[in-house]
Amino acid sequence: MSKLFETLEKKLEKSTKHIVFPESMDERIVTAASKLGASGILTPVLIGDKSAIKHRAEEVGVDVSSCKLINPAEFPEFDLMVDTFVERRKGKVTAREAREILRDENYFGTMLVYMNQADGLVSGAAHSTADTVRPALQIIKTKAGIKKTSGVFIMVRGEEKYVFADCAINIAPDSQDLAEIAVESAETAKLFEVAPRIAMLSFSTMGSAKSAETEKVVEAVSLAKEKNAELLIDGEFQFDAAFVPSVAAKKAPGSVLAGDANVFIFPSLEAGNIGYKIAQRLGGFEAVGPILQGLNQPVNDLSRGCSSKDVYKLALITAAQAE
Ligand SMILES: CC(C)(COP(=O)(O)OP(=O)(O)OC[C@H]1O[C@@H](n2cnc3c(N)ncnc32)[C@H](O)[C@@H]1OP(=O)(O)O)[C@@H](O)C(=O)NCCC(=O)NCCS
Ligand SMILES: CC(=O)OP(=O)(O)O
Repeated sequence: MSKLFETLEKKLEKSTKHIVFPESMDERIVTAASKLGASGILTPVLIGDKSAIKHRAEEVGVDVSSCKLINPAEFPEFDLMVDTFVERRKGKVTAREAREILRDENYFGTMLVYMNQADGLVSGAAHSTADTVRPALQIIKTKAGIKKTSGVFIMVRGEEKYVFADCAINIAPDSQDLAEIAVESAETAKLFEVAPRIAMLSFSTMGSAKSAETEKVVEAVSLAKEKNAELLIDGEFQFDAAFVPSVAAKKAPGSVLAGDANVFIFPSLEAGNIGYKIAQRLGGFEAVGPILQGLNQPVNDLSRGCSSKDVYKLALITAAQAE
């Protein structure tokens, strides 16, 4: 395990966070939950029929006795949960619809967090991102002053750490969205002890091409600076100009951070999602996330291609966000 996650484990040693895992039948989830529970770093809350969860754990060969198990069908506060959900959705669902919706484990788990019966949630090993995050967007919602949540990956290889965003949520961000993603990603980077040097990525460097797509990124740089004058941010950059000093010297001489960026903001979800998977699968980086930023309480997604180690690490991050 890299130093980053050892540090997080240490930080959480005295914490008592409860993290919900709605996908209790998934081998990677029960394996990670068993390890987390046994370590005492946090209490995993597994959702589903209790004997089915224990049976699944036996099949996988792990012990879930240190996890909390909650069966929605026997949940004593289900009526209160229905009323709370109807109130939160403000006229968008009836009580009858709410009862149906809350049978979904992601909605149920997200409501446990909203009702402060847990501190955060990790899901998405067996669900698409849309099905994982929609309950959070509808129930947890974004913090005051934040328009949109976005999904960050912390990319780790040995002691190298980079932040990539948005790789998960906003399909076609406009310049305002990109500026907000940059500002939020700088804050998220600090959670991982990365002093943010933000590159706004494009297929063009400092005007080498001109199009609506490149103009969007240039405008996002100005808007981000307006939001936070302290930010170390520049662009538009191609990835090589943002990352490789010799290329930066040719393409972006005089830029404050070209060739030395560590937070990379992609111009679209296509670029971000494809980019992180290439770094992960060809570049040998661990990709932990997507970590959702800007929400009122921590809810994080997994890739369906995740390993149990990824689940373990994302749970540590979720608990740290809840601190
Ligand atoms: C995130 C996503 C599921 C939202 O889509 P959706 O559910 O159709 O969104 P809607 O426009 O119907 O909005 C649903 C609710 O979420 C909110 N919402 C939507 N996008 C949001 C965002 N980025 N941030 C915060 N809230 C958001 C809406 O305001 C709405 O809230 P309300 O019901 O209280 O009014 C969609 O943008 C998506 O599929 N993104 C790509 C996910 C993906 O596949 N990523 C690649 C793999 S990681
Ligand atoms: C983050 C991501 O790409 O998720 P998935 O691989 O499940 O689509």
